[in-house]
Amino acid sequence: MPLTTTTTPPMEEIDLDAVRAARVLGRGAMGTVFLVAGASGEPYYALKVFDKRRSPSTGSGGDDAARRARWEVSVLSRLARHPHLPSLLGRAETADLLAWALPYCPGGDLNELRHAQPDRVFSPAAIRFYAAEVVSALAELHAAGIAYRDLKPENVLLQADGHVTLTDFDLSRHLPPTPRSPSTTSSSSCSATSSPTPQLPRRSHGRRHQYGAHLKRIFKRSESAVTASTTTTSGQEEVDEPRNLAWYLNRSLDGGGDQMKKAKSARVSPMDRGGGKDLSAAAAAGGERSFSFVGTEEYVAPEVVRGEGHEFAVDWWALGVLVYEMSHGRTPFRGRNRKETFRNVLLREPEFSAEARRRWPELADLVGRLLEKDPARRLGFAGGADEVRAHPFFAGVAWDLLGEVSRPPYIPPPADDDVVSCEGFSVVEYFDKIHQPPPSPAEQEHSPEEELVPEF
Ligand SMILES: Nc1ncnc2c1ncn2[C@@H]1O[C@H](COP(=O)(O)OP(=O)(O)OP(=O)(O)O)[C@@H](O)[C@H]1O
Repeated sequence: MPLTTTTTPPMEEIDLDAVRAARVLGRGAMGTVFLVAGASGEPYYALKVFDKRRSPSTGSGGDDAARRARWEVSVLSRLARHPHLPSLLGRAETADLLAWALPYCPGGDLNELRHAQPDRVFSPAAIRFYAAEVVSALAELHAAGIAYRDLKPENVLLQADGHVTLTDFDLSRHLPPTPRSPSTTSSSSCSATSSPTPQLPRRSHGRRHQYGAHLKRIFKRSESAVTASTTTTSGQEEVDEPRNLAWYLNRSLDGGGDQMKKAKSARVSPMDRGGGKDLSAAAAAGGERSFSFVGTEEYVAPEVVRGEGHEFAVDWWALGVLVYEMSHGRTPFRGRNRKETFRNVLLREPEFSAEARRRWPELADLVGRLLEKDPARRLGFAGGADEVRAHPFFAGVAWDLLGEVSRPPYIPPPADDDVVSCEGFSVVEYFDKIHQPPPSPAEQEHSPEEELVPEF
């Protein structure tokens, strides 16, 4: 089912002054995500907040980040209810903040879950389950003309019932349908996520919640996505721009590497914007493709590295990397540095041990067909999601019933009691404190900010 406004659940206008967060769930290049209790105490929801006052030096800030934040809200507001895509529960905007509420996913992400496995790999059955749910989500997005472009395990979150949902749509792109339009036979007949819809504090009510400060257990995500500025062939407002590999590698020699060293992992690389106007003619000539350099280093498709036009097939490439990483405990093209990673993406074939080929022939075949360097020959290019679903690795998957599987491989434990009982802190004050001038040395000893801003 395509994304339509008719099936979108009613979206609430949130009273941001009334919101009290229990804790920070995570931070990304674009925003800080808070855990917030619904107006009636339960259930929780996740509130992603973009700080308009951030300076360009604090991340991929500035106008482009603001545009990406708005784009994410706009994509989310058009998503139909789907078991593996988030529903936009509400939004709020003040002079300083843009915030939007999403269902809370208490199980962390697939990257954390993989690291908790013996040998840091999933069983083939678990891989099939998670990959099938991701295929189902991508099918829905592609059917609506949305290329996701940021598939990686960190963006696959686990809902309370163990089913997955994609997050982080700021790098997604609307692409016009192609003659071989992606499948519309998505799994939208599955029941919607089992999480009840939380009641949000509405703007007019202004009721404050009684939650005390509980500011531990923070994930530091020092990663941000590779992105540059504007060019599109689809006519939508854009935030990124074509790059070629030579340009990109030069940048990394000039200091992009410093930022990389600070990052927790080399899988994502921050990149600032500007330039690239020389490629807009190519973009204009490209018809239905996007020419942006966008994605996550170890997950970017060869056509993106080459600066060629790309489209939905980049998501099928990323699915191949994801399945490989879930089964091998590492991504297939990672090099010692960005340059080597990109060279591997362009030239190297994924390696499978003899044992892996013997034990999981269908998995190896699926990965090989998804990691086809030529996008036109890649699984999913010609036949869309249906072609991917039909691969023997997914034999036996009941696609229309996926969201109803009652025993996913992992069910997150119930919410902590300490979170449930805490009074919380004001999200608005949290950001106000960040922008206060630094305290004098005397004040610093007892800074109220220390009470409010959690440690990393
Ligand atoms: N619905 C959710 N439930 C629970 N945790 C969440 C939810 N959404 C986001 N998070 C947490 O917050 C972190 C940051 O969220 P997200 O990736 O959406 O932010 P971002 O700024 O767009 O990141 P990126 O740097 O990848 O662009 C996630 O890694 C995850 O840990």
